[in-house]
Amino acid sequence: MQPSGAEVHQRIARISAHLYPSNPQMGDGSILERTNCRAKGGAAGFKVAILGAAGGIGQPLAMLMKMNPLVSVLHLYDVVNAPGVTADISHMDTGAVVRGFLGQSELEGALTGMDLVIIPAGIPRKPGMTRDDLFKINAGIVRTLCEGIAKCCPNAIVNLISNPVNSTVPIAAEVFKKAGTYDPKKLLGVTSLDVVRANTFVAEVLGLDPREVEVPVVGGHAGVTILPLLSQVKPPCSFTHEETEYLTKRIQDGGTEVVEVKKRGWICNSIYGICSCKICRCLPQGLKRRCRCGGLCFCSFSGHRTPFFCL
Ligand SMILES: NC(=O)c1ccc[n+]([C@@H]2O[C@H](COP(=O)([O-])OP(=O)(O)OC[C@H]3O[C@@H](n4cnc5c(N)ncnc54)[C@H](O)[C@@H]3O)[C@@H](O)[C@H]2O)c1
Ligand SMILES: O=C(O)C[C@H](O)C(=O)O
Repeated sequence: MQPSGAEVHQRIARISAHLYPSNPQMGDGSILERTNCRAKGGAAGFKVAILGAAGGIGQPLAMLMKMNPLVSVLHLYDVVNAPGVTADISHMDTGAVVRGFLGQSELEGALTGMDLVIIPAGIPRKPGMTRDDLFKINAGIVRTLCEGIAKCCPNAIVNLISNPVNSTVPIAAEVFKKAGTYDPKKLLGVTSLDVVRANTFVAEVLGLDPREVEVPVVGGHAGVTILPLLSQVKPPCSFTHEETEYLTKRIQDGGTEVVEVKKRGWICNSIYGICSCKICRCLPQGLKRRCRCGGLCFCSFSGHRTPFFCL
């Protein structure tokens, strides 16, 4: 039986409210009406929030979470571009219901009821920087986000990706201790990349498929704190002194290798170009493009939000 016009409108409102709970009118009612689609939701599964979902890590992570059959609800939060990323990811034909949240005023909505919060929010390294150089800006970002978690979903598992992970995890721990919600079993720094790299580089040396190799890596996520246990590799094997030196250094410096090759510039966070900060006056290196954002960027180096020049 065909749904009545009123039923269709109710469905459209429900879908828009799912996608954009703080701003339901963002949903494209006309398209939904024409295609007569039905809202999903309510399935059992994990409720997951990604904070920093519009970034270089956040976007592919959002896609992976949307593909995960264990996830029933996926909240995508960022201070920029969250609606666009949400619309894009929500078109994937998998079960999780996707909702977008933009800016600090929508943080509580993004966090309430979540089982797992994954945090890749913050600035990434530029060539020549160490992860510690990110501390000043990312520590503040992580602290604010964790205060939100302590308030809105104190029992959630928290995965911290934002660097320097060796420091952002202790910051999160202190925030949770202060709020009385700290559970060491539920706060994790994400260092799987070190394991992935170790498996790949060791497999290259051994001439094996990386999927057959398991290298335990312990410690932290920066330089010498990344400790690959090359004596414990599976399948059992041995390395020459030179191989051990090469592998240890390559695994420990894997992130720097990528940062140097990617050569990320001083990115205008409103997508199109590169801006300079009106407060600190820092200028982008290797400026090539004009920013078309109309002057509403924030400086991804200093973290200053307003006002900014777009060159
Ligand atoms: N642990 C790891 O293995 C690992 C791997 C890669 C990157 N990282 C770290 O992850 C972080 C993100 O890297 P990226 O390449 O995605 O950077 P990016 O600049 O592409 O994305 C970061 C995102 O965070 C958002 N953001 C900034 N402030 C925010 C706030 N207060 N609340 C919510 N979102 C905010 C930005 O708008 C942006 O969309 C960096 O610190 C990077 O060093 C860690
Ligand atoms: O190295 C970085 O700055 C990003 C990340 O921690 C990585 O290891 O790739």
